[in-house]
Amino acid sequence: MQPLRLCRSLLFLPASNPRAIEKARGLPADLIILDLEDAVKEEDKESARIAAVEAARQGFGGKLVAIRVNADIGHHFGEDAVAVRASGADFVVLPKAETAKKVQDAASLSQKPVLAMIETAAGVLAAREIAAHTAGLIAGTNDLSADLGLPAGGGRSGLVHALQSIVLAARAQGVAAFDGVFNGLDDADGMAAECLEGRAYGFDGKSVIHPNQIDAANRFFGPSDAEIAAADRLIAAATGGAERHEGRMIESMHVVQARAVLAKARR
Ligand SMILES: CC(C)(COP(=O)(O)OP(=O)(O)OC[C@H]1O[C@@H](n2cnc3c(N)ncnc32)[C@H](O)[C@@H]1OP(=O)(O)O)[C@@H](O)C(=O)NCCC(=O)NCCSC(=O)C[C@H](O)C(=O)O
Ligand SMILES: [Mg+2]
Repeated sequence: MQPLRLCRSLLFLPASNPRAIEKARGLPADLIILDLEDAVKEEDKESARIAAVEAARQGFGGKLVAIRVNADIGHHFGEDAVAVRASGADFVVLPKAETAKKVQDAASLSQKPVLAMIETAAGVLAAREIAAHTAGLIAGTNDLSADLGLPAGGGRSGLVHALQSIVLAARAQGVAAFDGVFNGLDDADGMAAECLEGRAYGFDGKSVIHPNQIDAANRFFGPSDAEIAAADRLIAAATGGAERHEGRMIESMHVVQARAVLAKARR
């Protein structure tokens, strides 16, 4: 399985915040995303770019690292993407992706695999073509809610079609799919519910914005002990073709699913 598909938690932090960068080095997130876009004030854009490159050069204790560039062509995007090339980042994150061409530009300027954020209606409709040029897709649920005109605080029912389209597009191209952020900073129950929902939609992991959200993402997107034990039993029992196992029919695709559970558990 592609290593990126084993990531459960993607921690965003503003590259303009040295304290958060330092803190992230000791946090159990699977992928660190140093943000140059919406989390960074306009006057801090250039110093944040320098800080992101340096932070990625120093690394995060072996964790995967990405830098999210600004989206606007000709205004930060080019300089950000070229800076990522010289950094030690594993990926470049392209926000507000709407065309395969923009993804190719990000890849060519940064010389890094792209994680494209789908966060507009146009992005959702082009997700399949976009995914073909990426290592994975990330749902940008705040921007998407705004772009779709959804009422603030109205839950995610208006996003369901878009979220499932993102997972479908990623799977059709064989790349990773990550759910968006949960904005409630002190709402553990809400975070847990959204993790369960995202997992049920088929996402590989979830974007998080605060240290206190990482454990929930890791727990809900990592297989439970019961799932691991069930996968072990299924693989041991399967002999090929349709057969009865623990009161259910299983076939070869269930063995593939069980192996994926064990691969994620090993990670
Ligand atoms: C949201 C925050 C601004 C909240 O900040 P604050 O209230 O100051 O946090 P705390 O005091 O509770 O922080 C406690 C300690 O944890 C550290 N911290 C906080 N957040 C992070 C983080 N993301 N990574 C690493 N460390 C973090 C603090 O430094 C404190 O440490 P200590 O000093 O030791 O006590 C803040 O959490 C934050 O900035 N979060 C990230 C925001 C961000 O990156 N946003 C951009 C990506 S999300 C997005 O854009 C969505 C998408 O595009 C869409 O459209 O949906
Ligand atoms: Mg966004």
